[in-house]
Amino acid sequence: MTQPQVVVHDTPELLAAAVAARLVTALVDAQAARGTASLVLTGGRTGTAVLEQLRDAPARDAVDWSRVDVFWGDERFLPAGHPDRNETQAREAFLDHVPVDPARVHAVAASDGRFGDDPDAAAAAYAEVLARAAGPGDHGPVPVFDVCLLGVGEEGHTASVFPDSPAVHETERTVVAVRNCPKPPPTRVSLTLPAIRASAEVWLLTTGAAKAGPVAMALGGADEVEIPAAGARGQRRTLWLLDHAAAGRTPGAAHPA
Ligand SMILES: O=C1O[C@H](COP(=O)(O)O)[C@@H](O)[C@H](O)[C@H]1O
Repeated sequence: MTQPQVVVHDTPELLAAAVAARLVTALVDAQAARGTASLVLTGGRTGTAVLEQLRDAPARDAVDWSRVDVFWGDERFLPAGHPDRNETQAREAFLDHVPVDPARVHAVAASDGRFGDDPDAAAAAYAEVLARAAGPGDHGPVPVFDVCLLGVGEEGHTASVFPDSPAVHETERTVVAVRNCPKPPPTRVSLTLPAIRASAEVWLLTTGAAKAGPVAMALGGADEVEIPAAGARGQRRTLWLLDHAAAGRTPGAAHPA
């Protein structure tokens, strides 16, 4: 597991543009090496801002989007097309604007979908999607995602793994249903920390002073039960991509003058 590296940008806008550029390079490199690439998307304001920047970046067409497998780190368990679903937001911000292969866009089932209003069944089905996507070289029940994008909540959650919740104690399953979330909506489906840690690269994106506390705690060595974002690590790289405000309570976090 890798130690976190921190990159700080002056503003949320710069951060989103820089992450979009970084993403293009990472996906182009993966496709050059293997022919395909895999990307885990995050919900939340910063993740969506990155997708909007990516949509508007001319370099986005350097990626062959028809050969990118798209997954989600978490989903709000709501009806299909609900504006608060992470899938809806990602489609509007980005996926509807590039030639992705629909068969490679792996969304979590909606609460009015195939499994009805049963988040456990939706979670189990998503775990099967991940298992089917994993190749022999992945050595486990989830693909080695090239890049896993994650947000960070004000109380330190990442994906929908909340502090001291059943999800943060999960060691076996790769995807779980999450209930009674402190942040609405209360019911979600989330990758677990072991699934996230199968990623080659984990990029935690967050902005704003309200995130400065959990960022400082995670980077200061907090336990993942208290601050789940602290437990999100990549096999090859763990990057914390912050704006100046979110880095404000982390000793030694450099930022451009
Ligand atoms: O609810 C969620 O929130 C987090 C963080 O969102 P932000 O708006 O504070 O950046 C996000 O990581 C997660 O995917 C999402 O479901």
